[in-house]
Order: sequence, then C-alpha cells, then structure tokens
Amino acid sequence: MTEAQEGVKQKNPWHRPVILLIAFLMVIGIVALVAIAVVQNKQLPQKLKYGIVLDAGSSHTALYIYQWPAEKQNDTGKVQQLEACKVEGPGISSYSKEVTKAGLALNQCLDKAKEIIPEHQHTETPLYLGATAGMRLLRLQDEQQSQRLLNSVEKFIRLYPFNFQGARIIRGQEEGGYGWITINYLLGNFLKDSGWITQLSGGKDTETFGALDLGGASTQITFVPEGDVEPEESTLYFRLYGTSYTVYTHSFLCYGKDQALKLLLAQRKESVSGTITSPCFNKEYTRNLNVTAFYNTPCILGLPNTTQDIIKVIGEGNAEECRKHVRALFSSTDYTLTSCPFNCVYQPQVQGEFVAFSAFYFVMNFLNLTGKEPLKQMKDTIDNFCARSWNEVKDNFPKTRVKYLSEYCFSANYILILLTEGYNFTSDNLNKIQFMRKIKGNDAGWTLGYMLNLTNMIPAELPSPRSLTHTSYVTLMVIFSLFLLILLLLTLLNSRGLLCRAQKGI
Ligand SMILES: Nc1ncnc2c1ncn2[C@@H]1O[C@H](COP(=O)(O)OP(=O)(O)O)[C@@H](O)[C@H]1O
Ligand SMILES: [Ca+2]
Repeated sequence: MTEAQEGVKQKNPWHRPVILLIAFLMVIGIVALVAIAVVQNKQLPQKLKYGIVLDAGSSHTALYIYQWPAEKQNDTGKVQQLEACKVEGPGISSYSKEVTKAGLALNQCLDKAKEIIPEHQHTETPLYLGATAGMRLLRLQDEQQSQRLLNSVEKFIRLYPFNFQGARIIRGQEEGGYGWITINYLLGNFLKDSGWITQLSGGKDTETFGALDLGGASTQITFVPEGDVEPEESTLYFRLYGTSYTVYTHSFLCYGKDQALKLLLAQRKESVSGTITSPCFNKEYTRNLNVTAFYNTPCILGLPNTTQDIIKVIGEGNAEECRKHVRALFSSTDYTLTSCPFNCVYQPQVQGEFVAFSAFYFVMNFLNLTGKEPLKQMKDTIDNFCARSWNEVKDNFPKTRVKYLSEYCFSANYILILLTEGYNFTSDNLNKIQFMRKIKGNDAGWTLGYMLNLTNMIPAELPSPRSLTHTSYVTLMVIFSLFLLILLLLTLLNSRGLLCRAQKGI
C-alpha cells in the first residue's frame, strides 16, 4: 500500500461502508422501480363480460347492454353501457288486451343484443327484465292479467340464448334505490380513489348525490338525509365498498307526469258542449280525449262525470293558472289512489347535491333549463313558453314529437311544483339539482344499479388493491427516481472527493 492510499484510508475511515450503503440503497431503488413498473403494467387478460337489462317503463321499453372487464368487476366505475335500444311501440302494460304482442315487440332489440354480444358468450350473459309503475298500476287493476302479460313476455325472451333471470315488477323503493346506486357508481362517489396512497391515508368517503327520477306513472326521490330516517318502509340500508349508507327513498305512484296529467284533467269540469279548458296547454291547442281510454287508470277513482265518449281539451296557455291546478293535485283526495300524497308522506329535509334524470331531464332540456338557472328565471322561461300559441310552437319545433311538445307546458309546471312544493326544494337549494340524461356515456336510471346488485358486482367491503392508480404510480416512480438520482450524486461526489484527495496526496 502506498503512503497516499494509507493516508486516504486513515483520513476517511468511513468511506468504504458509505459506498457499500449507497450501492445497497441503489440496488433497492432499482428493484423497487422495476417492481412498480411490473405490477402496474402487468398484462391483464382482456376478457369482457356482458349483462342485459330491459327497462319495461310505463311509456316504453328500453334494452341496455352493459360491458365490463371480467377481472375488474368489483372495482367502481368499470361497468359501461355499450348499447341502449329503444323498443318500438308503447310500454308493456299497454298490451294487457293482447299479451303476446308485448313480447314480440322486443325482438328487434333482442336481435341487436345477439349481434353485439359475441356468440360464445350468449349463454353466460345474464338478462333481467324489470317493469315499473305502468305494470304496478295494471297489477292493481287486474293482478291475473298483469301476471299473464309477464308470463307471455318471459316465454318470448326464453327463445333467446341469454341467461334469462326472469321478468318481475320492481318495487318503488327498489326503483329509487337502484337509481341512486347508478348515479353514485357512475360519478365515482362510493370510492374516490382506490389506490394505495388514498387507502393508506384512511380512504376518504365522498358525499353521495341524491337521485330524482320522473317517469310517466311514478316519480322517485332518494337521498342520504342529515338526520335519522323513518319510517322503515322508506329506509334503505346499503353497505358498499366498506361504507354503510342509510338512504331515504319514496316512490309516488300516479305522480309520474303522464298519470299526473290525467289527474289534472279529471279535476276539470266539462262544459255542456263536452269541452274542458286547461291553462296547462298552449293557446289554440286542442286534443280529443277518448274518455274510457284516457281515464282508464286506477289513479283516478271512477270516470269523470261525463255524458260524452269524447271530451275536447282546449288550451289556454297560462302558466300561473296551470301551477294552481297542479298544486291542487298535491292536496286533492278526490281522485287520487294515494290520498294526500305529498303533505302526508314523511320526507326528511333535502340535503346535498342531486341528479334529476328521465323526464326531469327531457323537459328541462327542451326549455334550456339544465344550467342551474335561478327559480325566477325558470318561472319566466316556463311562463313565456306556455304563453306562446300552439301553432307558433309547432312551427318552431317541427321535429319534436307532438305528444311531448304539446305537454311541455304542463310538464314544466308540474316539475316546478313537484320540486318546490312536493319535495320542498327552495330557491336557495334548487341549484343543487343537476338535470342529466347521461353520466359518462351511461343513461342515468335504475337499470345499471339493478344489474350491479343482482350480479353482486358491488362488494360490501373494500376490495384489496391489486394495482396502483395512475396518480399513485406516477408519484411512486418520481419518488424512487429522485431517490436514485440523489444516491448517484452522492456516489459521484464521494468518488470525486476521494480522487481529489488522492491527487492532492492527502
Ligand atoms: N323526449 C322526451 N320529452 C319529454 N318526455 C319524454 C321524452 N322521452 C321520454 N319522455 C317521458 O319520460 C317518461 C318516461 O317514463 P317511463 O320510464 O316510461 O315510466 P315509469 O318510469 O313511470 O314506468 C314518460 O312520461 C315519457 O313520456
Ligand atoms: Ca322509468
């Protein structure tokens, strides 16, 4: 050993252990980097699974096809709507006199599902049919007939190769609850971040959004209230991804917008000439109602007192007056199946954000009122629309279906009163409602929640993390790269120090 080397060793007795430590840490750093990259980018088998839900609504039926990666079925937000097929014709409850036609009408959409889903997966693809308020009403009118209708539809669907799980009438609470699950699943509210970092730091639970669904024959409100929920029949308990939720829900049968319109018109006294006037239709609008067909609903107790088969409805186009008529619906006990619907039904104070979908969206979207406009602006827009003459409206919107167009004045006023006097939103919290048709490409509605629940795709407990979120991945990569860089610099500095000292002969 030279003198200089001897000197270096004596002046830096720690240099060898330091270099060894640095080398050891570098090896660990490299191993960690490689491990993270391998875990993150490991090739997942790309098998896709499918599920089909038929939404047999009161006004129409729609078929939804959902798709998800087989290995990630318990993660949140992995199920995506692949297709929505609108069945031609009215809802299945309209086929009560010709039950076989109800199933036949589904064939176009079922054929489409056969085309879209790979053939070898047809038999493993679950298919559910859930019927809502239209069928609830038919069951009230004639239970056997409603069962015959469902049996006939089932028989038809069984001709298809899918794994059919049966057709049933879902309860109002389920319709509300599954709608709530759908929107919160799609918004990612059940689990903000399932990555390691978030979970290690306690995994923050996000607030859920309330769900408002307006159909043709019923309407649902579902949300997590601030205080306790009572009574039991309005309470849903969910345990999802490790969090417990106590949810309030209520479904008002007969208070969907089509049935509500029947209730509204049934309140009007017909004149001797067989006409009724209504402020809820545009001026110059006329419609002939076939009394037996129009009032054939258990929502109205008995037919209106009329001598005519046909009643002519004449529009007056007065929104302010229309709202008075709608208000009367909410307190009337004369005609309604559910007497005293809104004032007597317990509802905790609405709180938090809401998503309003289905007819809530269609109507408000038509009037350009989906931008959280203040109550006053909503009223003004509705008032102006109702005041326009029917001929002008028709000319302005030639492509809109006349049935919808003619009822937008009524529907908008109905929505306004339902929200503010039925559900008790105020001018202060009305802007907490987002009117949405779709969330991330998926229709907002009860069907997705229904399928997620029936296929056990929402676990009660948090699934153990298998890979990192992109954010966690990038963060870890940056930390380890910096760590390696620092070690490298230290090594360089250390060796330069040694070299200098060696050169100086210290
Ligand atoms: N483009 C539209 N404009 C206005 N209303 C619409 C539009 N599309 C659908 N609707 C209405 O949305 C409602 C959907 O209700 P539906 O789901 O069939 O009934 P329910 O949920 O009560 O069984 C119906 O009142 C239907 O008329
Ligand atoms: Ca519906």
